[in-house]
Amino acid sequence: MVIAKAWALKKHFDGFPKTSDFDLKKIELPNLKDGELLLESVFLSVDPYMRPYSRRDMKEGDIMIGTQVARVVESKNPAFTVGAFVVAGRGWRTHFISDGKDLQLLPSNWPESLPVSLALGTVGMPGLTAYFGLLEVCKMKPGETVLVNAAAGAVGSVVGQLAKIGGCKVVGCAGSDDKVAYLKKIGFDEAFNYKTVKSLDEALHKASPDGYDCFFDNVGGEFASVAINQMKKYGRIAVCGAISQYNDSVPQKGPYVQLPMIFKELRMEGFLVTQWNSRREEGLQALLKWVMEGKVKCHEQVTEGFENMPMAFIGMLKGENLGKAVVKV
Ligand SMILES: NC(=O)C1=CN([C@@H]2O[C@H](COP(=O)(O)OP(=O)(O)OC[C@H]3O[C@@H](n4cnc5c(N)ncnc54)[C@H](OP(=O)(O)O)[C@@H]3O)[C@@H](O)[C@H]2O)C=CC1
Ligand SMILES: CCCCCCCCC/C=C/C=O
Repeated sequence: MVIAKAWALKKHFDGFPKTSDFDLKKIELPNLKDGELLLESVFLSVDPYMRPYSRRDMKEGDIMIGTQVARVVESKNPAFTVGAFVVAGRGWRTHFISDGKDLQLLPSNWPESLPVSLALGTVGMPGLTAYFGLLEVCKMKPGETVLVNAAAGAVGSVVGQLAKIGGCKVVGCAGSDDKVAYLKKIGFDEAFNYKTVKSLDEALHKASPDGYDCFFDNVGGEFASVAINQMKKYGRIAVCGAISQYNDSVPQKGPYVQLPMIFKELRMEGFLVTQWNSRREEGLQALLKWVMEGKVKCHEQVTEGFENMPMAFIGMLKGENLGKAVVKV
């Protein structure tokens, strides 16, 4: 008999999540029926969306939402062999049973040398967010200037590298000097620490005196309010995330976007990566190819131990991660 461990939401987050908001549960799993398989999580993802989605989709006592790379440990389903790796969306659990319908096998050409954890990051949902957000929302073109914030994170680091591949100039902002050094190492043309610059407005202007054609916004709030004034005429803003607002108990107030939107004739579009679920394979194959060619570099912030999931999640929200934050079970 297998006893799974799982993290539940004990108490809805009030402001910044605390470790006391989580509860570690033990769940006894039944024997497999025909068509079912038993899986163990090998890597679990901690993502910003878990913060706003917990309020929208969960009640207290529910297992935390999320995705994992899991290994098949027992199979009564001929489509899945023991040892195969899949991506699943079964929340913060060590083990689970599936009928296979909710599982995505890793691409069949996944190289043995490539860590499977990347299926939660650069060659997974965050990478796809960068890919479709840049191509379909920003509609970047060679020679343009792209601005991205939370640039050293899972999505932002891929945004910058794809924009370079696409022939753009890239400016990235991140919250520590180490992150800024990393951005320069992976090819960003300009990068600065938004926490230590005297004036964000001046820093953005210095990095690109002519302004920005594309702004891939992961942060929202005050940063976005300042950056919008540095857009070029007909610029495009991809509203990907608003992490600076996820922990607010009281909604932030303006400045408001209408005047620069009108006078610069901007386009601003919010999106969810799930919009392109039907093109997932296209995106994964493109990302996998660039990673294998060394054109897209990957960094992961790996926290060891399932018991440390809440800490890893809270740490990511505080900006402690460089690259994709994952937990190794
Ligand atoms: N629309 C969609 O479909 C998707 C949207 N997203 C969004 O993309 C964004 C990035 O996600 P992801 O790459 O997974 O996460 P990251 O790996 O970038 O981790 C989050 C980062 O956000 C930064 N951050 C935290 N708080 C603030 C703040 N108050 N102001 C500025 N930056 C802050 C921190 O970096 P720093 O040190 O630089 O502050 C932190 O490391 C999030 O907003 C997320 O919700 C992600 C996936 C899909
Ligand atoms: C339980 C798995 C849910 C996966 C959802 C992935 C969609 C992410 C969209 C992100 C939005 C903002 O961060």
